[in-house]
Amino acid sequence: MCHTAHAVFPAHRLEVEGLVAERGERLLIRRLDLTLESGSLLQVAGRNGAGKTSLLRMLCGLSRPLEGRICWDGVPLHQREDGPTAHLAYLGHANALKDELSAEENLHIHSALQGSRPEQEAIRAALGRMGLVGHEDLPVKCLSQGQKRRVALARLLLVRRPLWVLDEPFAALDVQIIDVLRSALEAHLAANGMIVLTTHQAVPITGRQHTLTLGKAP
Ligand SMILES: Nc1ncnc2c1ncn2[C@@H]1O[C@H](COP(=O)(O)OP(=O)(O)OP(=O)(O)O)[C@@H](O)[C@H]1O
Repeated sequence: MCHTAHAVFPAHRLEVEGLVAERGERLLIRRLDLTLESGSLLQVAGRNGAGKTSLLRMLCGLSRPLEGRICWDGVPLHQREDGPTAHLAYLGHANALKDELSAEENLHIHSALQGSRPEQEAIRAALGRMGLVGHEDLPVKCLSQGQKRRVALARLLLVRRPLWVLDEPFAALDVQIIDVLRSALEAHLAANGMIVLTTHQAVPITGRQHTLTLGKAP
């Protein structure tokens, strides 16, 4: 991890109040209320099509609920002075990498877009942590699916944000990197960070955890 053990986030709060969501005229979420505190992980579970990705996109301010609101530290996302996403790092289904650029160049650009300017050494360390030593300079299009996912995950280690929102972060990873990711998640929780993630497999992570299952019969 690039974060030092003593660099702890201040207390924050993520709140969802009376959220109703529909996609393509189908009611996906009837009414959702939840609060997540610092140092906690929320696992969003549910069958395919239950609305997990849709909820994550709303938590990131990328789409809006039909009704209800999502607040960070008591302020609705779209009313926040620093913008709806300044407090979070989002890893979607897609890796959002530029294929023609190298892993290192991708991380430079992504960090710059997030207002951070890590040293080359820090970028190489993050790629090394993800098992990509020797792959730093290759165009991303030459990497395997799992290696691309690792580059995307390395972004989490470089941009210091209290909330991580991760869609299927364990997909396409081999056992060794699942372990690395698991310890990165644990370190983030230990640093008083907050995590919301979807996963179809149970992942044993030490720390405060809650599960929300979408699409259950009413
Ligand atoms: N842009 C869209 N327009 C219409 N319907 C959509 C759109 N995006 C998603 N949906 C529908 O919304 C529902 C929920 O999709 P979502 O991707 O949130 O599910 P999910 O729980 O993440 O599924 P999975 O486990 O398969 O990733 C699905 O029925 C999907 O077809």
